[in-house]
Amino acid sequence: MRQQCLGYGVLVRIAVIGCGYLGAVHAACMADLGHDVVGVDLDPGRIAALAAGRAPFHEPGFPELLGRALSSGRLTFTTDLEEAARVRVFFLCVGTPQLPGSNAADLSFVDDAVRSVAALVAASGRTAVVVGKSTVPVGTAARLAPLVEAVGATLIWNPEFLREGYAVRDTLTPNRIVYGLPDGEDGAAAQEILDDVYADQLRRQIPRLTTDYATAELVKVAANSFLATKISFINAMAEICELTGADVTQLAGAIGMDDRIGKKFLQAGIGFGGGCLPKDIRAFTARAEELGAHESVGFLREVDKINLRRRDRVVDLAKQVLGERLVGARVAVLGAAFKPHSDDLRDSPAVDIATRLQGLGADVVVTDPAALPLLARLHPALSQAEQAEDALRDADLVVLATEWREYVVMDPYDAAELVRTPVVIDGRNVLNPARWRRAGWTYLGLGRP
Ligand SMILES: NC(=O)c1ccc[n+]([C@@H]2O[C@H](COP(=O)([O-])OP(=O)(O)OC[C@H]3O[C@@H](n4cnc5c(N)ncnc54)[C@H](O)[C@@H]3O)[C@@H](O)[C@H]2O)c1
Ligand SMILES: O=c1ccn([C@@H]2O[C@H](COP(=O)(O)OP(=O)(O)O[C@H]3O[C@H](CO)[C@@H](O)[C@H](O)[C@H]3O)[C@@H](O)[C@H]2O)c(=O)[nH]1
Repeated sequence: MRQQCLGYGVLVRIAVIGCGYLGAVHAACMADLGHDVVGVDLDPGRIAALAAGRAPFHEPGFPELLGRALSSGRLTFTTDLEEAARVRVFFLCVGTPQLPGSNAADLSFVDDAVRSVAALVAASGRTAVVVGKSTVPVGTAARLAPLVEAVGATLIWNPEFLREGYAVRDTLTPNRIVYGLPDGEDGAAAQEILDDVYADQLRRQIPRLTTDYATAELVKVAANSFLATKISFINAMAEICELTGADVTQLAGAIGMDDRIGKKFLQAGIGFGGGCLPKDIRAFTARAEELGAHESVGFLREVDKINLRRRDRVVDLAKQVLGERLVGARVAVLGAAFKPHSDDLRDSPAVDIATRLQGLGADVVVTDPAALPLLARLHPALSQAEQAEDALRDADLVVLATEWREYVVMDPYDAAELVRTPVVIDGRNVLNPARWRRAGWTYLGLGRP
């Protein structure tokens, strides 16, 4: 029985398995679109927070959306998968982190989730669609499909492209929706149900592409590989600029004016981090090597190396400017999150640089408008300051590591009065060098004079 949902489409009962970053946002957005959603996670602390309307991470717009969805009664959270026994669509949003000591993805969470959902569907005797959203190596869906089909359900792979910091907007209004489907009638029937879930987006003409499993899985990792490559390309140009006195920001602006290249993702600096690009390019490399395509992904190994070299560059610059004074020097690191509008510290270049400078004997103090609570939990050895002014006070070196707006618009004259020595490494190339120099600073950018 298809029930109308908020004036458009059809109400679908949904379970979101894994309420981390992706799952929590997806669950709240789907409830906001009018579906009945139960979010399931193994972590009782996370479920308690979400059920109480507390966002477990910093994401603009998410707390309001969560509150609205909870008070509508269409969104609930549980640690008990049994509570999802009556749902029609299971979204798998569990993590696929990098395996320790390897480049490959750890698929144990996906495998466990599929097995648990299949057991639940078998016990309920109802039909269901299982929709994988996690980022997985190509071939995963084909491997898991028989487990799902054995209980009369159908597997679709529907990769997610949201960016942290814009997660709500990207979920509600994505650039495109991709379904990796099995052949035949089961695939077609499952597609109709997923179209009901995304009725709002489809009504707004957001492109929906249907492919086979392998293509859908590859679209996701290819997109992230391309983005990472673009960043490492411009960072490689920054390395050349450093040897020649050229300015990578002007170079990026000039090449970006060519529509075929485009302006986005050409911001040179300390490179990419986060819970996605680094681990996704490594997992793709590992999978391609498994498939015998070692040479096809050779460039991705370089992309990774270039990216990590930019962090080394900041550490080297700090050594150059401070010399023997590095030991005991006070270094203010502005920003901890891997990017602004997020408190995510996964593979954060800022945290990596701060930790390495501390390891060299510097007295490092980190500030960030959103990530300090998480920083205290995950990196308790790093000193922190609530306010940028406190971090800057008596600093011998300032490293701008995350381009939060408050750091970008900081007044260099005011900042100069706080520090002991006015030296700044602009790790994101976002400050105006001439202005900072006029205010008495030694300004060091990445790839620009
Ligand atoms: N974070 C993003 O911006 C983003 C965007 C697109 C795609 N992805 C992909 O989505 C997936 C999830 O990413 P994330 O950042 O949300 O990860 P995460 O680590 O923040 O969250 C994963 C959650 O799954 C839970 N979990 C694990 N096994 C479970 C199980 N069997 N049942 C219920 N819950 C379980 C964990 O407790 C955790 O809360 C990854 O594959 C990632 O690559 C993430
Ligand atoms: O020109 C640029 C653009 C980005 N970055 C850095 O690259 C990283 C990743 O940025 P971004 O891609 O905006 O963030 P994510 O939220 O990690 O999103 C990426 O990873 C997600 C998870 O797979 C995908 O869904 C998104 O489409 C993809 O953009 C951050 O550290 C940025 O500072 C740069 O250094 N230079």
